[in-house]
This record gives sequence, C-alpha cells and structure tokens, in this order.
Amino acid sequence: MTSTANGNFVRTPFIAGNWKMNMDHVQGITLLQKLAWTLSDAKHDYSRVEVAVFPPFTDLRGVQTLVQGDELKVVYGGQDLSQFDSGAYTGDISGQFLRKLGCSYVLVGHSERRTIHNESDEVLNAKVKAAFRHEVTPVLCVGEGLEIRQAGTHVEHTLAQLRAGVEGLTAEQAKELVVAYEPVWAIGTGEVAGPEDAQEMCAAIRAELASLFDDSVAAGTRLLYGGSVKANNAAAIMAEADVDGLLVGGASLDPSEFANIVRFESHITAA
Ligand SMILES: O=C(CO)COP(=O)(O)O
Repeated sequence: MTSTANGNFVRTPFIAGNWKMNMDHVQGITLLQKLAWTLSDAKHDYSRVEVAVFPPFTDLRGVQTLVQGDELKVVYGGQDLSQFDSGAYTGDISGQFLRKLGCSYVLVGHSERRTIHNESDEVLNAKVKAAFRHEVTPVLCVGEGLEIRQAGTHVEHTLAQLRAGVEGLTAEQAKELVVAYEPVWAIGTGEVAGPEDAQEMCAAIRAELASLFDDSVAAGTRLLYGGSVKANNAAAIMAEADVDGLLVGGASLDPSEFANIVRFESHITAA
C-alpha cells in the first residue's frame, strides 16, 4: 500500500472486526446496527475503506437479513470453515453454507484455531482451497508466538506458515487472498506490535508472494495487521506502506471504537 496524508491507497483498505466467541444472534444484530448508524452519521465511504465483520456462525443468518434489509454496505464472513464440502463431519460448517448466507470472506488459520484446535498447516491449506471452491475469499492468518519472536526467527516462521497456506493456489487466487499477520503475543494482551514490526512482516510477506507467484500478485494481495488494534493506534499502523488493513478483535465489540478504527483516515488528516 502506498499511502499519503490525504489517504490515497493503491489497494482498498480493509478493516475487519473478528467478534470471536462473543455476541449471541440478538446482541450481534444490535452491534451491527449501531456500527452501521455510526458510520452512516459519519458519511463513511465504503468504496474508500471496506468494512467487514466476522460474527459467530449462529449470528450469520441475522446479519444477512439485516444487511440485505437495510442495504448495508458492510460485508461479513465466517470465522472458520471445513476443508470438506459436506458429509459426516459433526460440528463443522461447509464453505457452501457460508456462501449461501452471503459471506464474502472467511477466516482461515486464526491463531486460536491453530493453538486451541491444533489445526495444521496442511489442514489450513485444504481450508483455503475449500473457501475458493465455494467462492468465499479466505483471510489466511499467520504469525508467531512470543518465544519465536524472542528467538528472532519470527519472519522465517511466519513465511513458512504463508508458504504452506498458499501451496497449490493459482496466481489469480493468491491475488484475491487476504493475509492477516497477527503476532500471537500481541493478541488480546494490550501489547501492540509497533507499526514498524507490522511493516517489517508485511513487506516480507509481499516479497515472498512475489517470489512464489509474481509481482502482480505481490502488488494486489491485501495484507492486514491484527493484535491489540485500537482507535488510537490504527492510523499509525495503516500509514505503513505494506499494511493494507486491520483485523480487530476486542475493539470491534464496541461500535464507536470500531467505527473510529474504520475512520482511521480522519485521524491521519487530523494529526
Ligand atoms: O485476534 C485478533 C483478531 O483476529 C486480535 O484480537 P485483539 O484485537 O483483541 O488483540
């Protein structure tokens, strides 16, 4: 992303709220309504900054109904999907079902899936491919834990996750893919990676995409940062050349805070 103080971006900035296992389907609707009102009051231009929410599966039908009924421009997605299309996989959700619910995106390989559910790079690669099969754009999450960061091998570690995740994709798919760098030590801890840490990793990811695919993939793929993003640090992170968006956890549960993150450009011009 090349940005200037007046907010000209090469790739459309993407600000996403990952609600994790918060908000039942009633609370979820209220949260989305408040977010939409706040952004509408602020005359948010969704063509300048794309806004996405990732609610729990049980909220998705309500979110779809609200988005369609009120013609909201907020897009939404699932927090996970099965690598399989259908069958005897109790508890799992097919990409086909997400597509039918109007999901544009799906998170794949969030660190909480990798650690709590032991999802391997191999499974995650199959999930990325399943998402493409069902025409849902995967947001592949990568990032290192604290020990790896302290050992100084974070770039190598994260790029290995990236390579495994995108294996077998076409250049066209890789360009559509969104990659989210979320250092595990910065998630939900209040410990935010500095803008320069986010930039270091996003630049490395972009260079890796150029070598795995080609320069047009590297130039087109959107790269997000996630981990303790708040309204007061969003603008500085977004000012980095290779950061195209933000994946926000805790702060996305507060509609006014999240709206201020979406409106990070107003902070840049105000600064
Ligand atoms: O995991 C995250 C988003 O997917 C980040 O969570 P927090 O913003 O709560 O640190």
